[in-house]
Amino acid sequence: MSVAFASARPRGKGEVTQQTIQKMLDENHHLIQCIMDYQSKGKTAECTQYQQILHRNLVYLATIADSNQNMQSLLPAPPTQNMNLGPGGMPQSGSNQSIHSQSNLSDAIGTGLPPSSLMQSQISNGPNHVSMQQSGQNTMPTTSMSMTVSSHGTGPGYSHTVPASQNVPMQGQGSIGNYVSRTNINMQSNPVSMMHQQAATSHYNSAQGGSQHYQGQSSIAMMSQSNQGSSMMGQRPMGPYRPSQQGSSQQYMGQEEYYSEQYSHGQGASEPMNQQYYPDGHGDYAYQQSSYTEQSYDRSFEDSTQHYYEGGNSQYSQQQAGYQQGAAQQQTYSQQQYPNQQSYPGQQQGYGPAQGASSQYSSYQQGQGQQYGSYRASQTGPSAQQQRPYGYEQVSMLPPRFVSTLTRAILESKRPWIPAADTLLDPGYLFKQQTSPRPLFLSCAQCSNHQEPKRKRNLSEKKLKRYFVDHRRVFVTGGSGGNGMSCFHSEPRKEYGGPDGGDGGDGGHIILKVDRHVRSLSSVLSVYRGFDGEPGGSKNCYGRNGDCLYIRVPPGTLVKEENEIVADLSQPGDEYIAALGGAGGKGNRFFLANDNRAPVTCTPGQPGQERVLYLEMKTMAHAGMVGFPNAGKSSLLRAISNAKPAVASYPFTTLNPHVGIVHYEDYQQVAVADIPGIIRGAHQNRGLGFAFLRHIERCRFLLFVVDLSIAEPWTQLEDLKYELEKYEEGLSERPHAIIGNKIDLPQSKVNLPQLQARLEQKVIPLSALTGENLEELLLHLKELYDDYVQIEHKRGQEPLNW
Ligand SMILES: Nc1nc2c(ncn2[C@@H]2O[C@H](COP(=O)(O)OP(=O)(O)OP(=O)(O)O)[C@@H](O)[C@H]2O)c(=O)[nH]1
Ligand SMILES: [Mg+2]
Repeated sequence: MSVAFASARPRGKGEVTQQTIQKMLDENHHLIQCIMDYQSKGKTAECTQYQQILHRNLVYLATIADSNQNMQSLLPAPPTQNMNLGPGGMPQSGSNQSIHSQSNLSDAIGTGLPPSSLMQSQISNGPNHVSMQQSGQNTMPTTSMSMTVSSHGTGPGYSHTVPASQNVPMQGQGSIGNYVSRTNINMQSNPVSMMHQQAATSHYNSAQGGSQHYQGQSSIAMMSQSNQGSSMMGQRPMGPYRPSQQGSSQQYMGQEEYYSEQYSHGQGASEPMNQQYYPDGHGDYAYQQSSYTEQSYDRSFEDSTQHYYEGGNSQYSQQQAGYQQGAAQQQTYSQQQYPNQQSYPGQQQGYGPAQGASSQYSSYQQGQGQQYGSYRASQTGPSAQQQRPYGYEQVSMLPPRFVSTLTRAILESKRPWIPAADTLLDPGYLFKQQTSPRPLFLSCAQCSNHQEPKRKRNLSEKKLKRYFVDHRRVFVTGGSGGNGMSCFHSEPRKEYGGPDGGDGGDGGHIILKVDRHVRSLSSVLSVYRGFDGEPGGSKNCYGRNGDCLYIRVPPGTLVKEENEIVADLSQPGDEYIAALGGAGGKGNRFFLANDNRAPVTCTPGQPGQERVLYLEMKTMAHAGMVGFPNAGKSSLLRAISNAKPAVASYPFTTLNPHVGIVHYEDYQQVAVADIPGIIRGAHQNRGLGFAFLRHIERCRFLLFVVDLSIAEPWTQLEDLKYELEKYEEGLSERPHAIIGNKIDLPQSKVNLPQLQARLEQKVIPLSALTGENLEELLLHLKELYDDYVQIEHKRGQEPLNW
């Protein structure tokens, strides 16, 4: 719906005719329909544009009416008495009916003359539709038009009390006063109203007139705050607001009640708000802070006490000294800036039944504040920035009661405000705390302790579990002891029951324990801290001791501290206390003595022991296979046990030791370890070195695996023994068996006699690949094991069991 509205306003004051006014009214009617249409379609931009045009027209109409004494003659013919539709025959909603009923009621109360003219109907009803359906900028003209109806209805009330001093304050209300004056102009334009015979100031010369305006304002306030629309005004009974005033008392009925609900919290001391409203040439009202206490009022439009400015050069000022409602007015602005803060203690003074016009203006200002606040809410452009509520600088200028405790604390702290972590979790936090500086997020110190390390630890565990770890540096710290408690027993009739502070619990130890199911140190972490003991409590309650923290290690774990062996955990179930927990503190009950019946002394818990240990695992197996790479060690282990080490045709396939269990019929189990291959010069760190020889260091007997397919296989045996001697002297002299593998190959059968001829010990020829002669190996292995068991029994020790 695109409608081009050509301004029907005459450019000169002398051009104002009834036709031009009628044209403007029709245009306004069309505008209202367009606004409603755009509202239903959700086109806010177009809606705002047409609202601005409508606003200009209304302002101009009001200006004409305010300045023209013969406005009545210029107005079109009044509609019929039963006209209840808005301009253009808009459907009458319930709220409009309320307004009309009030309007008609006012007419009945007043002169009984025909209802308001088309202009009044248009202004009063049409914009009301808009305002009820949308908030913000529409509210302003709506409000003003609603006041028109009320003013018109209470026309006779103006003839009673007319304090001249009220002209100034009403005029001094800036742009808000524009709308009020328009309302009055409408009253003047009403041929049945008595106000039209007066000057433009007449409608403000009556306190009742002001109060009638307040009624309109209150309706707007209701619309803006309670969203109940203008129907509330009609539904609310208008009780006598000022008993001394007649004629309009019915209009004021309920107003006090309303304000009691809306502003019954009272107003405090006046606080300068330093705000002015500037209507620009486009109907937008900019908001600007300025000195408020001393504001001037410019008269630039004839003798009217109300000044209407369409151009952007106009400025509406407020003269607070003209009326004694500075507090009320400031309250108004505060209200519109902080709509959520409605706690104004002491505000009731403006609504007492015996108060004068000033109190009415007070309430009027509040209504305007509500109205204008909602009006500004929909503004865009530069004024919208100034409308930003709770600006940091604005907040700092506000009185304390308008600033929340939290915001005040932030302002006074002068430091970047770091919100709490749980606050940051609130998704609406950043939106709510726009006044605070840019939120600084926490340094994640706590998060790193609880989340990220945990994630890293899990990754490290997974990573470490992929590899065989046979040595580990561990930093262990025992748990700290709990603090002792210092307190005294007290109960009725036994106030001095003596000290009853309990001791703190001892910290937990860190214990290394051999688990036969653990095959490596991969599950051992680098840092351990024991569980702390709980502090002592009252009533002689001792703190709970910290639990012991067990670290599972594989059999054959050697514990070293500063290159000294402190523990050799070879048997399953062996334990070693790696770090002692701290002793718990003593409660004051512990210090009870004959010479001190009320000790207050209590001791803190002791910290746990800290140690740096080196764990070294040496594979605990009965037999260890030693051979050159590709000799077939892994293949042999696979052949005689259930172990599944990797087998490949390239050297150094095996990088970590593997242990396989050979089961015999008598349920004896012989553990056989497969270690990486050893080459000549391994002691010089050639190949994989010989560090892995530690894993055969604990083996009770050895299995030398020789590849018979290679020429001069005896050289392999010599080199192996040489390297073992380099690693540990006498290691090659342990009980052992010589295995000639790959006997299935033809070359092996040639080399086997040569090897056997050079050795005194019998060589066991076999084929791990084909399984040839494996029985001989198993029998010999069993003999070696039996010898080992006998030796252990002779030593009085239990043989290693798997
Ligand atoms: N023909 C034949 N080939 C064998 C025999 N035993 C092992 N092999 C082959 O020799 C190659 C090496 O076997 P592995 O078991 O990996 O030898 P390894 O001693 O474990 O080698 P590393 O792990 O590198 O020390 C593989 O290709 C096996 O198939 C056998 O008895 N006969
Ligand atoms: Mg291997």
